[in-house]
Amino acid sequence: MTPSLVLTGLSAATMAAPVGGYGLIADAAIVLTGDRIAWVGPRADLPTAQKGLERRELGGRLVTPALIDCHTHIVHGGNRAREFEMRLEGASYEQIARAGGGIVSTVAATRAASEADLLASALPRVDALIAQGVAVIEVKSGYGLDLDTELKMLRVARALGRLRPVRIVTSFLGAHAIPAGTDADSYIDGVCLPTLRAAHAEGLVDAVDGFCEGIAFDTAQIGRVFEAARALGLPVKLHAEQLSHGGGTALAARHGALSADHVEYATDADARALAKAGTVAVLLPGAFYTIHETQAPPVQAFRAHGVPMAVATDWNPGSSPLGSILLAMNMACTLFRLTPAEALAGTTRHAARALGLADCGMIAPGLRADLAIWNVTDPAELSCGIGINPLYQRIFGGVA
Ligand SMILES: O=C(O)CC[C@@H]1NC(=O)NC1=O
Ligand SMILES: [Fe+3]
Repeated sequence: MTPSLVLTGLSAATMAAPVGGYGLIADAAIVLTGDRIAWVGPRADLPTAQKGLERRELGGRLVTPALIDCHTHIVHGGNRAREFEMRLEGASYEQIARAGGGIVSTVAATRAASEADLLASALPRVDALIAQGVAVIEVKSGYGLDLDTELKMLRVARALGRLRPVRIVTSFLGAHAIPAGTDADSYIDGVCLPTLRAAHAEGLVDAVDGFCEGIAFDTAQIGRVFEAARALGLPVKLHAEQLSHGGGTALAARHGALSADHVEYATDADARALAKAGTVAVLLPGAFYTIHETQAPPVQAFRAHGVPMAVATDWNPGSSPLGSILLAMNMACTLFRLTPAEALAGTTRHAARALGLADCGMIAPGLRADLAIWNVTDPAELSCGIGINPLYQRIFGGVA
């Protein structure tokens, strides 16, 4: 008989609410059976059959779904602290990129690192997110830009999920930057697509991503990557409209992408297209903040057209060295004017949707027993704090 556990003395932000709400149940109880949620509701309504099971009294604490960081680059070599200084000396993100800095400088460090080095440097990043109540982390490739290193990155990503109590979802991001010595079209056709096929054959790819931007790839080139993903039966997502409007968001919608990410320069028409396609807008306030961007994503248009908004760290060594999902929530509220309820939906229900996961992101019967128990009573405290981590305990797959 699978062991069961009854949690009582809590308020539950189930996130199984209509748009904009917490789905809050005051004085609630939650029944876990194995790695699944069996029941959630007011403690007074707890089914009598559950009353004899092991109970855990939580002293009135808030319980949410465990958090999901749906956009990270946490596998990488080296650091970009020098660029941080350059930016403070006035160089723009694009100027740094065109001067050989940016993504391609991390590519050199990642190519030089061994698989063991990359694993050793990524594990503390996973541990930091787990300590904030995270149960699912999306990890992208994209700092190899050659077959061996892209495969190395994705193997490390898979190893993270074997070595820690966390679910890792991988995205192939071979179309992240144009390596030195080639052009975009030759790279896409000669390296990126063959590498995608090799990575997929090895079971390393859960989704396919790209960087559609003036300093990276255009819609035609990304379109070829998306067609190859479709041929392999893989979902797609896209870094789109981060620094300018280039048509990436509309392209993502046309391909039924899981998500369009950054989207600072998306338009009302793009928001309509995302809504029609059911594509999630992933907001990445850490990059907006780090590169001193001034154009915020069209949050009001996303609301008006019913586009689900997710929030993630974009944890990477350059544009968003942000290791806190909770601070990302705070930034999404403070910089993009999301409500705290939208920010929490952005790291639970909508983040799950951005990864194509249907078994998590809410507290509801049948979903995974991945929960976060907080030393707070009001869900808004999770977004209000700046650099504060009020996690009391994380339950992963029914195990504390
Ligand atoms: O700066 C980096 O290393 C990655 C930045 C990250 N990748 C991308 O396409 N946009 C970003 O912000
Ligand atoms: Fe990114």
